[in-house]
Amino acid sequence: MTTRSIVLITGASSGIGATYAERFARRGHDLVLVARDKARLETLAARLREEHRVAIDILQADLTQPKDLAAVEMRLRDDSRIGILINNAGAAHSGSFIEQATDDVARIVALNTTALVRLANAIAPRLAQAGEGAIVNISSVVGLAPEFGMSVYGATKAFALFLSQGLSLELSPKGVYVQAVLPAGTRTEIWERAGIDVNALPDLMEVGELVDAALVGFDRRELVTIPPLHDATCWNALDAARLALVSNIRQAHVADRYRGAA
Ligand SMILES: NC(=O)C1=CN([C@@H]2O[C@H](COP(=O)(O)OP(=O)(O)OC[C@H]3O[C@@H](n4cnc5c(N)ncnc54)[C@H](OP(=O)(O)O)[C@@H]3O)[C@@H](O)[C@H]2O)C=CC1
Ligand SMILES: CC(=O)[C@H](N)C(=O)O
Repeated sequence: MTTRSIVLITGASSGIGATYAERFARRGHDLVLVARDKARLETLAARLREEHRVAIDILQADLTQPKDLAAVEMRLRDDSRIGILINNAGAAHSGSFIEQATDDVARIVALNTTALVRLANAIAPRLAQAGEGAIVNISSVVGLAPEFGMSVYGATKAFALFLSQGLSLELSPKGVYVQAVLPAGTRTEIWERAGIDVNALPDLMEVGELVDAALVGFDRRELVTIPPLHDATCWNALDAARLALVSNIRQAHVADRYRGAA
């Protein structure tokens, strides 16, 4: 199913999502493209149909709106031809936590986490039942490091990474592949949308280079793909340190350093 199944891509109207759409169309996959900007989706779809002779459906949806999100969930649940979900739609915002308005914080969390997990939850049972398929969650290196200074955005991206790791443990024995992709700064509209001057940022990766690398990881069935990480042993060391910490947790009693007078 995954070789030529339909690919549903969220946030497909620009940037990383639009590039995934182009790459999967080039591979001969039919597509379902999701975003708010219907005109942009239609323009992209027309070009990809013409260039690659694939069938493309458009779902206009604001994934922070429960009704729109439910429609995409229903499509993922009911359309057994969809075998790959690219959970890509996301947004960032500028400023420190105390400068960010509560509603803006909630909107970023709703889009980057709630929509992501609801869509994964909508498709996962069907893929597990079929014994094949893939869920790709677009995280970020910002999710590895609070030091980048984007606490809420980074937390949502840490969520995407953790969720992918957990789902991989649950779903890979059932034949479902789960991938977390962690880009670093990539030249897309996300910066401008977040009120950050892209021209002030040095050394951004071009979006085609990013997505092509993510697809190398996808084809290798890698769980965590970090295209801008040059020494892969750094990730392996981090993961090994995490597992060593977990093996040192003794649930029944506190550690000696917490024993003392109450
Ligand atoms: N560019 C970068 O440096 C990095 C990006 N990422 C992640 O990559 C993903 C894609 O971002 P990128 O391509 O860079 O940015 P873009 O801003 O170019 O793309 C974001 C996409 O998400 C869609 N989107 C935004 N808000 C909503 C919404 N409420 N409902 C539905 N769709 C929405 C946009 O479409 P529309 O406006 O039409 O709805 C657009 O298609 C994000 O998850 C981002 O966090 C991760 C690391 C680095
Ligand atoms: C806005 C950002 O910080 C960027 N998208 C990233 O995740 O690196």
